[in-house]
Amino acid sequence: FLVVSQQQHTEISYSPKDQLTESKEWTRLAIQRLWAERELMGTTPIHVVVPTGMTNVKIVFKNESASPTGSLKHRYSWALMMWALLEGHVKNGTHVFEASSGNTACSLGYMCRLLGLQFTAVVPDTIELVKVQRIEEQGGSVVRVPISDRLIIAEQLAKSTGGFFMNQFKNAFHAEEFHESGSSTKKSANLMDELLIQLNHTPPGVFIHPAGTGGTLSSIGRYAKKYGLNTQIVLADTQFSIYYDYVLNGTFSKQTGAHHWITPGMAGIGYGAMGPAKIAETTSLDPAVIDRVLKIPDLASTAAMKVARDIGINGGTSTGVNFLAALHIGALYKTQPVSIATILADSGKYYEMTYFERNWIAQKFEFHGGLPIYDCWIQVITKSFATGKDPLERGQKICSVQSF
Ligand SMILES: Cc1ncc(COP(=O)(O)O)c(C=O)c1O
Repeated sequence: FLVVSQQQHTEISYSPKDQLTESKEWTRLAIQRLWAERELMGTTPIHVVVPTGMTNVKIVFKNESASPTGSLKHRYSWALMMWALLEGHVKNGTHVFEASSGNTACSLGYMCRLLGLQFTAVVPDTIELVKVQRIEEQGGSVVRVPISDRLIIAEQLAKSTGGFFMNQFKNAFHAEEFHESGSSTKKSANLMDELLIQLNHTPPGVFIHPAGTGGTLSSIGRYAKKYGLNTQIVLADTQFSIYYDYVLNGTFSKQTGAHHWITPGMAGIGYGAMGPAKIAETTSLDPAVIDRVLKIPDLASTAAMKVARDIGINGGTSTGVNFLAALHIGALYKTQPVSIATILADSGKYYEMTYFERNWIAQKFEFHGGLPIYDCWIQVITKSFATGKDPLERGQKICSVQSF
């Protein structure tokens, strides 16, 4: 039986026996509580967009911003916590630590609170204030550090306090589900599994998403490969991230790409400042399940956030990348019908003061050419939506710093 109280950390109530039984009983009830949470999560909605100039193209956004903690990291944190309970890393009283750019911390803070566990997030010092507030609302503590130090400091803090470092970069690879639930009444937390049910089991022709840890895209790719779906898995990488080369050529798995990183990047996605990308160590992106890789300029993605919002898709950084990549892939299909699935990963409201704010864009993207280039991309993407022309091809020609 589960007792949910109004306290910030809800204790799990059980009858104490010997220490081992007591600990196992706590874990059993914690797992039960997570399954109750899975029920509550239900199914995030989908929004279908048919670009005016591409009537053969259906872009399906899975709206993860509608999840209880407002991002794709809700189901992801659920999976991480379930794994940590099953493996015995998290027990009654464990203080959980995580390195995050905000969304995972908020969702994991929620899961910790659900189980009555203490939670500390180690976040980049560039984090949006609103994301800090969301973590604190879940009862989590926040430690701000330079982005490249997140993993080391989270690990050190966990070690020195006897806590557990969840380490989404390393452990999403182990924790993310990629199975359907079969005849079980308990639903799989895999995003593709849920989406397929919504699409009446007709797999999309293409699935597009960027990678931060790579956990989400790998879970979708592994699912698609395992069940033989006819879905091309596309990684849409950010401009200065190493993932493109890592997937395509296996580079940067031994040497760092940190020197290629140019700020501000797209919050939460891409991989730059954290040294080499080693599978199941510093990243969970599995190149084996990716079919195609794209590079999307950061200022173009920022412009795409605005164009997407103007047509009713109010998403954050990765939604901008996804929208632009979807228009690019859509244009390649010319007149052939195609369904392109992607994710509205978090709400645009978290980026009001940053990626939607012209002064911020002018300042932070000065190196990239600032507002003239941003406005150029807005025009190109808007036109692409209306006419079906490839926005990447056109934008790369006319919206480069050299052309101004
Ligand atoms: C808004 C947003 N989109 C996409 C991602 C990337 O997801 P993943 O870490 O599963 O690769 C993140 C990661 O934090 C994110 O915050």
